[in-house]
Amino acid sequence: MSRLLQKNKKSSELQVILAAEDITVSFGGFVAVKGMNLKLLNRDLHFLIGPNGAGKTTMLDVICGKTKPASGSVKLMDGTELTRLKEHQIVRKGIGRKFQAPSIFAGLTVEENLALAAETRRLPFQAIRIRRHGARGEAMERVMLQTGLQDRIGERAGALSHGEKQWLEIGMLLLQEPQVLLLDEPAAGMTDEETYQTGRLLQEIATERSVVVVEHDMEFVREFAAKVTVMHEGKLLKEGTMAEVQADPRIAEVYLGTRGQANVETAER
Ligand SMILES: Nc1ncnc2c1ncn2[C@@H]1O[C@H](COP(=O)(O)OP(=O)(O)OP(=O)(O)O)[C@@H](O)[C@H]1O
Repeated sequence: MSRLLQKNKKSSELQVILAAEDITVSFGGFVAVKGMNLKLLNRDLHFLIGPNGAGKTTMLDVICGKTKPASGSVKLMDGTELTRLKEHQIVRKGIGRKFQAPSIFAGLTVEENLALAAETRRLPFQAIRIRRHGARGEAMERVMLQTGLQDRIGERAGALSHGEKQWLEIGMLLLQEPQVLLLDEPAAGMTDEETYQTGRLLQEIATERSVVVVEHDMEFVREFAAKVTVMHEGKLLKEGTMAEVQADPRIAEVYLGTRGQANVETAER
């Protein structure tokens, strides 16, 4: 590859695809987020950490339109202001959100769940073709492999393990082809093996999309984060690599008295 091509590839990898600026969120009189800025790059695995109540989930809620900020803007690079749109319009703009509890159809098979998710992005005649002929399409095949669910396609989703249910939901989101994928503690309650597989899955997804993860498990963050943003009391405290974040004495300080403290200290050893 020529040096120019390499340079171009690098700059496209670092492209900002969403910018949240000066976000303030108030619940009644309580200000949960105060002038927060967050830039998301494409092809990035970005973790949002901070003690309980720091405002992390609220920031994801603002980006996906679940919560409207009192002030501030969330812009896509095409200029679209997301704070003016409704949640379903934001989904169509390529923002996918996964909550902690998986929202899958327990009575349907893995394949049927994925087919339903795929239908929301397809033209009606393609959806009918899937139902009539069971034609899966490349995207579905790819998601089955990515999530490791290829041998479980005939299984009822309700019979899957906790980890597999989470992967299925991630797979369903992928079929909506989001530019940005927002996840809230995706590995919570998983075994060590499932946690590791989830990290690998997120890394793979982040080779094509922007992935933002709210996370408390510092071991998980340390192993998989490309970039970390630390929030504290509704504000940005620090942003950088995990090594840069860990080297900042303020981070251990804000975690005092939370389970994060022990984890940060462990990570520093
Ligand atoms: N709908 C709401 N009404 C009132 N207060 C809220 C609401 N949602 C969040 N809060 C408050 O806003 C603050 C930030 O909450 P948020 O859930 O964003 O924090 P967090 O950093 O995600 O915390 P955690 O790690 O515990 O999930 C908290 O004090 C929370 O109690």
